[in-house]
Amino acid sequence: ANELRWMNRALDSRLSLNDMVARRVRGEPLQYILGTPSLQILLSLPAHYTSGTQPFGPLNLLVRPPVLIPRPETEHWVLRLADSFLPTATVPVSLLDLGTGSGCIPLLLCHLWPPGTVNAHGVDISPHALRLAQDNAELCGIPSRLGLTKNPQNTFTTSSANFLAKDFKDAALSAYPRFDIITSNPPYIPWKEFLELPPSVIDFEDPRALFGGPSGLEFYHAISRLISHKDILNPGAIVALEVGHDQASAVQALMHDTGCFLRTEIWLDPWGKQRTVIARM
Ligand SMILES: C[S@@+](CC[C@H](N)C(=O)[O-])C[C@H]1O[C@@H](n2cnc3c(N)ncnc32)[C@H](O)[C@@H]1O
Repeated sequence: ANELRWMNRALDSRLSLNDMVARRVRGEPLQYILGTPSLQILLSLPAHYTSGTQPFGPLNLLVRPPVLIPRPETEHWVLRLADSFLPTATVPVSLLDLGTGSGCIPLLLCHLWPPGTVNAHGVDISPHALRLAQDNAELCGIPSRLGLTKNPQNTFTTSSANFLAKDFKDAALSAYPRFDIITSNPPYIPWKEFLELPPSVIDFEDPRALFGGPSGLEFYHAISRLISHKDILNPGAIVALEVGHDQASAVQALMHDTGCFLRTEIWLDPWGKQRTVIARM
């Protein structure tokens, strides 16, 4: 009986291997294909990890369609942010990540900074993203729940990452407490660049994770409204925003015009492109 079961598995895997090659040829990202349930059974992985994975700093995060696969450009600036800002046990930080997707940004910061020094909230409009972010928090051993914690600091002895279903362009964000750090890799592709996207992106990743309106800047306008009208930053706060290859000056000007920051700077990605706008109070 065991041998029969093994042969069935081998046959299944051959069929699914053909299927997987066909999917890759159609452009599906490898990370999504490697999450195929039959392959996961073959590799004897726990059932609820029917996901591929993507390295992000020292973490290996789960990825599932249609949630955006974390990119190396994002990993690069989050590692730099982790190095340039160190919370301490006496000064823990509250962090808000807008458009959190897989949860990669808050989870990497919770992992890298000392235990108990971060209370993070990740916001996303996509239920698929929120479920994945919670699974990733569990995988990384970071306490997590859905919803906003009333007292964002000192709730846990370890850092925590909570995830919220919200439209961050919505005015209801005024219900938030104040934050020390706001991070975001928002949708920033302008509509006109639709045709330039490879099939692996446009056919498989959530369009809501990609497009930022006609100019690509819609979400940065929403973030600057949030910052200037809703009073959600603590004194000394930092805002870190990933931007498209030609958007850094426009986003820097938007942050400057909020009147909230003493200085702004632009960080380059590993390929020398202006990739992140940093604004400091
Ligand atoms: C470019 S992805 C970034 C995901 C993740 N932070 C990363 O770096 O891999 C943008 C995310 O914003 C979310 N999003 C889009 N519109 C939103 C909205 N109005 N409110 C909240 N989240 C939104 C998408 O679902 C997507 O997960």
